[in-house]
Amino acid sequence: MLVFVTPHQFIDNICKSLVGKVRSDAEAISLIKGMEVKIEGPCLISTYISEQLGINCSVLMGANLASEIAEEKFSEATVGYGNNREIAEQWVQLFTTPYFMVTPVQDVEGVELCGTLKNVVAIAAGFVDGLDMGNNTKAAIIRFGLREMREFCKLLFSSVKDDSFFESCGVADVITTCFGGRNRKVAEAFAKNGGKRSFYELEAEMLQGQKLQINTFPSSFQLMVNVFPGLLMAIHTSSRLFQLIERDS
Ligand SMILES: NC(=O)c1ccc[n+]([C@@H]2O[C@H](COP(=O)([O-])OP(=O)(O)OC[C@H]3O[C@@H](n4cnc5c(N)ncnc54)[C@H](O)[C@@H]3O)[C@@H](O)[C@H]2O)c1
Ligand SMILES: O=P(O)(O)OC[C@H](O)CO
Repeated sequence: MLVFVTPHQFIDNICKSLVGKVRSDAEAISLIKGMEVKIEGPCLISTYISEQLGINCSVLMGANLASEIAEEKFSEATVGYGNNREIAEQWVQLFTTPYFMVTPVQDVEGVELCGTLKNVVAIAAGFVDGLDMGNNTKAAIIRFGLREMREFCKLLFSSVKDDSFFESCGVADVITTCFGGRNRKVAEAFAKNGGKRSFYELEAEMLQGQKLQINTFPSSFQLMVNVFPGLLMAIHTSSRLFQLIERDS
């Protein structure tokens, strides 16, 4: 059983170093909340692992700030699996503890995309905090964000289930990320600095070696604007903000 949990930026090299060294009946699980963005379109990390290593890959996502889990504060998570319920049960057994409750859901794409797309919503929540726009606006961002996450998921995979958005991987992760996550924190600082300090600079200064879980390259930003128009439009200072971000990236 192989567990992948690194920032998504490293998955390419990690997979390349494993090619030819993994048994064909090995089972993988990805805890990585990110996505490979290629010219031909977005590629799920679980798909990438499966394709590179020729093995099945499930996912584990949820409202899981690592620092809180380390302190054994209660949280829950969602295992997204494909066809094999037995494998899902094995992952549930492996990860479950008295303070970590794991629920299996037969929807790899929906569960993984929730973990990925909530990072975009967290950036918007950080802008709201940095611009002192208040809790009502932040709640609106969370609601818009969740709704647009669902639309985008279904656009990519019609198989994605509505129920997945009510699991820990969905609404719960959006909430915890928009209040306690790194992406929110750096986006808040970006807005507070009026866009004068880049995401890269703030990431290096504020995250102690962690990586932002969103790609701020122009192509990815454009993808974000294209797929989340309503979410970004909901920030009323958007035009100024967009200019700052585009200039920054
Ligand atoms: N930190 C959290 O609260 C949390 C919670 C849930 C899910 N996740 C997800 O888990 C993933 C990893 O989390 P993180 O960003 O907090 O991890 P992290 O920054 O703690 O790093 C995780 C691992 O990546 C390794 N690493 C660092 N540089 C590397 C390199 N150049 N090549 C290969 N490996 C390298 C580190 O040695 C470490 O073992 C992310 O996708 C994140 O979204 C994180
Ligand atoms: O620090 P973030 O924003 O990547 O959030 C960490 C976890 O994904 C929260 O579930």
